Amino acid sequence: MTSILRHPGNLVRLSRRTIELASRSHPLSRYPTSLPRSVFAHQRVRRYATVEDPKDPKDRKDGEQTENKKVASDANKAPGQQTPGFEHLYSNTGPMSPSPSGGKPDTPSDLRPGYIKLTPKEEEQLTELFSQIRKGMPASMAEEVEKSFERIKAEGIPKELRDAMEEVQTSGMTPASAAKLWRLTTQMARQHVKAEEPQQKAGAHDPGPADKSKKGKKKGAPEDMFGNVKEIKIDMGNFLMAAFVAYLLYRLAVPSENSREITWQEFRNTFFDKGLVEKLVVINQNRVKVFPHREAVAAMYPESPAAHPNFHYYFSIGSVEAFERRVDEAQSELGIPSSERIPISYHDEVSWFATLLTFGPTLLFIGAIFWLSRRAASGAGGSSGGIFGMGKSRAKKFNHETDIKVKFADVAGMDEAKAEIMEFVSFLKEPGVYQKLGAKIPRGAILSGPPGTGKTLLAKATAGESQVPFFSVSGSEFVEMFVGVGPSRVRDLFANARKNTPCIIFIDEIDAIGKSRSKQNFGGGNDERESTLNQILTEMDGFNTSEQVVVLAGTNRVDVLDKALLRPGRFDRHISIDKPTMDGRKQIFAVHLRNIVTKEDIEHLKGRLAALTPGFSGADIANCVNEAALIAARYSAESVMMTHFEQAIERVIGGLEKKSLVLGPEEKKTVAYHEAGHAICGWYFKYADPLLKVSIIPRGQGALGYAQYLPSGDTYLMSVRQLMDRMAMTLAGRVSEELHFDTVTTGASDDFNKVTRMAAAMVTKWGMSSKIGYLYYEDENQQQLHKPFSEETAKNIDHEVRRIVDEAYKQCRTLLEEKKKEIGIVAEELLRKEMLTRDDLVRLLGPRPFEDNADFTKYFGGRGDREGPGTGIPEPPAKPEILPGPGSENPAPTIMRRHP
Ligand SMILES: Nc1ncnc2c1ncn2[C@@H]1O[C@H](COP(=O)(O)OP(=O)(O)OP(=O)(O)O)[C@@H](O)[C@H]1O
Repeated sequence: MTSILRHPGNLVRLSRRTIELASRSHPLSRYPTSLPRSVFAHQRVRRYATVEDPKDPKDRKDGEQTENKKVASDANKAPGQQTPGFEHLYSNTGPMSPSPSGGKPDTPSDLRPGYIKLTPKEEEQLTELFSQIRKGMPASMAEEVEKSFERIKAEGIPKELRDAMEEVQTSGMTPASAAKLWRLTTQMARQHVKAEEPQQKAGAHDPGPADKSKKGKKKGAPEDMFGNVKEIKIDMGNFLMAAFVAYLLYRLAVPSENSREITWQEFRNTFFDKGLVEKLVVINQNRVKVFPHREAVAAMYPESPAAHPNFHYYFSIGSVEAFERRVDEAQSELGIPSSERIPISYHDEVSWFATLLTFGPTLLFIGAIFWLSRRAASGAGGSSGGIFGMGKSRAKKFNHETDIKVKFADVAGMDEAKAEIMEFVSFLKEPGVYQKLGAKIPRGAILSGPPGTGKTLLAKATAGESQVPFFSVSGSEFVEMFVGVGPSRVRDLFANARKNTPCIIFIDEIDAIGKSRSKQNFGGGNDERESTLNQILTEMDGFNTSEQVVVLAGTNRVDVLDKALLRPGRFDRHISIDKPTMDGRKQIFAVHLRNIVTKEDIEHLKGRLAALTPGFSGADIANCVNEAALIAARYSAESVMMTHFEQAIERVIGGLEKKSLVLGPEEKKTVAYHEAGHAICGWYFKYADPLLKVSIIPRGQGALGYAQYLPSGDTYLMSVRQLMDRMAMTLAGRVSEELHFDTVTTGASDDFNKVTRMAAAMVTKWGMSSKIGYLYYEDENQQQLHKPFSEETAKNIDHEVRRIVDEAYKQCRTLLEEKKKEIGIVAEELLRKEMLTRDDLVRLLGPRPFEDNADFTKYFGGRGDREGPGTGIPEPPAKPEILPGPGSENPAPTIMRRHP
């Protein structure tokens, strides 16, 4: 297609007359001898390019004979030969040499009417371009496109198309010309395929029935691009071919590079001195665009990009004045009369880049908003979830074969819950048994209970046992900042589940979305959460009774759930999982001890550990066992021993020992007497819990010392006597301080808190005050708008609480005054050893005067010597516990706290 770039008719040739004119008007003596002859000649080209007869090179040579040798040799250069040093301004293929194809396409006799064949050079370019493009295409597509290209090579292109290309070349690419190019190339592609069609029909073997029906369709509506399979193929071919051909044409017509920087010297030597400059445009006072005489350049350097209409050179200038002066001087040097001087115009152009930079932040901001709204829209856009997948469910799918290895044997201490849920397993495994009796399949179950009690574990075990896929998702994952995402995710989750039946969906922390709608509306509603909940209700209703999708949900707050969620037909079963009992803890310890290397007697170990851990959840137990193994590893022990377990338990509850906290002797003494007071009360009150350890080693959370009592098993009821003994024991620290020191300290505030709460509960909840009677009042901290009792009752409550605490105080003081000597013995021993065990107390005080409970005797009675055998590790101090609320079945370890 090089011919397109060339315009032989307009070729500018130097005429003899031009040269003569030049030499006559500017005597040679005025120019330095080194000035090339062509300077004059080409300068005239600029002036007379369209009027001079450019044809006769012979004339030109004759005219040059009067010039000196150097000038003559320059002028004799063949057109297109570069000025030495400036070859890079021209194309690599020797722009001065004539085009190999001679610029005209071949015109074979067998061409279609209106078609022109491509020149060999164009064919070469086409092949090269295609070889580059095909690298990024799938093989089948490349094959198709190659076929089309081969056809173009063989048949040429329509004449109209070539004209359109020439138009692009001369006046640049405009929207109109682009549309024309596209239309013509598409038309051409269409004709190719049509021409191919008869061949295919002839060569095709008998099509199958499906093919026949397609063909029939084609016949009926040959022009219908929607109903016709063949037509669709044509369009694909059209599209590809048209796209590539249009691209090719564009690249041929418009060089990829449309400007290039040059220096002033290059400008002068290559263009200015040769008279090839048509005009100069000063842009923004710092850059000059050089517009060459296209025709003249094309004639001299056919391969030069400067011959393209959209191409220009440019160079930078320091100042406009200097530039003008330079141009003037240069023109004067060349003797160009003022009437023929190169026009210089001035333009201010706004750089796109600078504009972009200015508006960049704004555009970015708009873009971000657009993107976010697209995300939101796609999130809300139904179950497909849109391109960003916002509406897609985040549920993790566990494959029963690979992921879920949990079995019911791994879930310990919740036999009733297991029995309940077992039914779901048999339903998923053998639905027929139920269906044949007309039983409807339960839709789901809510597992409720305190954190870490094994709700998720139970749900996983259900999936593991029934060997079905398990979708696990947390309630909070439905909640997003975008409206509509929640319901969309619910839809997606259930749609996925239905595709994978039989399966189990487990929604953990369902209270995040399933809160009672009336409750959450207090102080402003939450429509998004409500509609998510509604969607869940709808989906659960929508289950076909034979659909084997079971929905299990876990929550710690079953009391806040919406009643609609809990009605039969949705979550039919309520399985409440409590913290494990003594027996449950034993079983859970047994499960987690399976992987632990220990030489302890497992039966005894798990019993003792279970006795030491009342109120622990399954997760706490798992954590303790793991901590014990870590502690053993820290001491490089070969197996995990009892002492490691006990340290682990204390660490889990009470935090680390604070070795850095050093108490002064006076403070230490106060702590020792305070703790000794607790220990003595625990020892001599019948209903108090038996003391396990007492310590004055500071620990985490500001505890300076504490006494730990072993719970008398899992107690679910407490008598007034038990409560009074426990309160008296709790006050013993302060009473002991009063008895042994001139002043008292702040260390007992924690004890007072517990005692007050216990006494208040006795009065307001447990009906243990004759003055208040059998009434129940909510806790004050539950933010009630009105107190549910009168001022008079409030006074009476205060009075009764005070009376009960006073009574406990009296009880305590009576005992401690009696046992003042024993307190001294224990406190001094404590100051010496810092920590005393039950055995120490037996040694110092004699056996406890009351019978201990069975568990205690079994695991601690005769075997206290088991603690820390041969490890050299000191017996870990007792554990502080989180303050139990009134009525808690756990004993209240007394903690002497630092003053904040
Ligand atoms: N009954 C149990 N038997 C054995 N291990 C248990 C038991 N309960 C809890 N665990 C241990 O505790 C870990 C945490 O339990 P899980 O995640 O099931 O608690 P959860 O009740 O779902 O807690 P949350 O309410 O906080 O989600 C389990 O991985 C398991 O190791």
